[in-house]
Amino acid sequence: MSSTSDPSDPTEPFASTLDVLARILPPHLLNPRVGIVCGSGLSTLAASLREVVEVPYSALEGFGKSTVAGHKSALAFGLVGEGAGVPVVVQLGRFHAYEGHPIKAVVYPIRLMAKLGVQNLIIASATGALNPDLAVGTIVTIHDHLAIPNMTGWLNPLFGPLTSSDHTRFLPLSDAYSVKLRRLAFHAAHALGLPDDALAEGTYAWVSGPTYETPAEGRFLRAAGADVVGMSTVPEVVAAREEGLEVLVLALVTNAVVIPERYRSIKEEVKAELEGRKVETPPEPVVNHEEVLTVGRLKAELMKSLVARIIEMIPRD
Ligand SMILES: O=P(O)(O)O[C@@H]1C[C@H](O)[C@@H](CO)O1
Ligand code: HPA
Repeated sequence: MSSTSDPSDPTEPFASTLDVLARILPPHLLNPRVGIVCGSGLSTLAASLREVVEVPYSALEGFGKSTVAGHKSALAFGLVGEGAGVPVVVQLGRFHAYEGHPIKAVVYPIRLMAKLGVQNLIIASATGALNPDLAVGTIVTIHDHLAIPNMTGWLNPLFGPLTSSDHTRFLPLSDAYSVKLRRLAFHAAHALGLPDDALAEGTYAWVSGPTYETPAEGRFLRAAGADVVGMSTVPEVVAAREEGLEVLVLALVTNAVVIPERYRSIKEEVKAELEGRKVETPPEPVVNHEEVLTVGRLKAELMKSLVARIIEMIPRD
């Protein structure tokens, strides 16, 4: 339905969305404890759910349409684990500001999850590696972020009037990434017998996209301390923290950001050509979304097992 929802607007359709869900879902799925956001190529994270009910975004007011390949326009509700299981809600396709969604619509599903009772949020994202030690396929547990658009006064989902008396005007983010959930991620990796280098730690740089980084931008972000770069995640983290959720971000490295040590010199090449010398110019790698989706698919099973194991390890109150 609407992709222009604005939670600061008193007519914001949370009540209507919750009402639709209450009519569709069986009671034991209506109050999920864990929320999951699926990044590019990672919507198979919902494949381990039992008793799944999928609700298309078109049935939910306040939801836009995911327009990016590898994202599905639906929420999935279901259970993780044996026995009674843990009720969870999965956002099978996320919204990005670069698709034209207003930033408040990007985070609408997160706020809805909080209203449904979600306490822990696991965000899975596709990212490019800036840190040369991070191989493609590594899963990086994020411990900090650089919100480049926010630093220049743009795209902060908290701009505007406070939407609840529970919210604070100046939200601290030094503790944005839950130590409890990051610890569980490493315990889960150990329990699954993953090799040490399967799971790493690092800082996520958020850029608006949809252009991939130039070499100079990649170099800049790396020099600023970022390990991976992506076009999502941070607005969701910010809104989730405002809603009081514990947040874990699992950033899958789908490609290496191209940061050449030196630029190819066309001046030198032409000079050599004119002097009759032969020059070898190796092709320069260029990232594309297909590559991102392929790595997402290759690692989907691993991500799914890891997320399921983490959820099973979250203490129940
Ligand atoms: O949705 P995520 O953040 O996982 O997707 C990444 C960022 C862009 O949307 C896209 C670029 O390939 O993949
Ligand atoms: O290289 C990248 N840059 C930005 N976002 C991304 N998402 C996947 N790979 C990348």
